[in-house]
Amino acid sequence: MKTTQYLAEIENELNRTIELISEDEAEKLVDHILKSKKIFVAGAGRSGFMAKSFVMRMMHMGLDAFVVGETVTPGLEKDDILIIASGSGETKSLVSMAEKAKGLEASVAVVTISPDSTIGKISDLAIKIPAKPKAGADSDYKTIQPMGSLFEQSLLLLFDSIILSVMEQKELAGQTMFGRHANLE
Ligand SMILES: O=C([C@H](O)CO)[C@H](O)[C@H](O)COP(=O)(O)O
Repeated sequence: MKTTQYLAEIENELNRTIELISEDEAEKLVDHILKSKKIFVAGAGRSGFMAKSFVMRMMHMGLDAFVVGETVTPGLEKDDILIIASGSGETKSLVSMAEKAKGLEASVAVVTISPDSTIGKISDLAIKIPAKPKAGADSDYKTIQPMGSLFEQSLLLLFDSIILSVMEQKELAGQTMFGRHANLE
């Protein structure tokens, strides 16, 4: 298969996956973001890269958003939300983080393939991305891509659509956001 044919197949997979994401779940996450004082996002590996992209755009919108684990990230408090990006919902460091956040009485949301996972059960809100798990050979969701790639790509697109919804509610324009972009690049 040619590389551009792979590209077209990835696009098909993304279309099939994204149309199964619940509008209700996505809107609940938008509402939680708007009402939270600070927003913390965590993820491991490639899911963590998508989490960082999401936090960057929230920073551009002027929200108090942080990547968990960075040296300059402050402490989580009661009126804050921790958003975890985890396909499996079982990544050990993220399970501990979710438990700690619940202990601090913060809200916990997870974007995951498995709302029935350990993190899914701890969370106040789970947004399901129906995709093949990174370690599963068999799945109801077919993909030609390795491991959790389909989940991780869908995660980035879901996060970018959440950004658009928050921009709309806050009546923010892209140009205003660019004013907050790093200028020491
Ligand atoms: O980096 C990852 C891997 O390449 C899977 O495609 C995962 O994002 C990482 O292992 C974290 O896993 P999840 O918490 O299950 O997303």
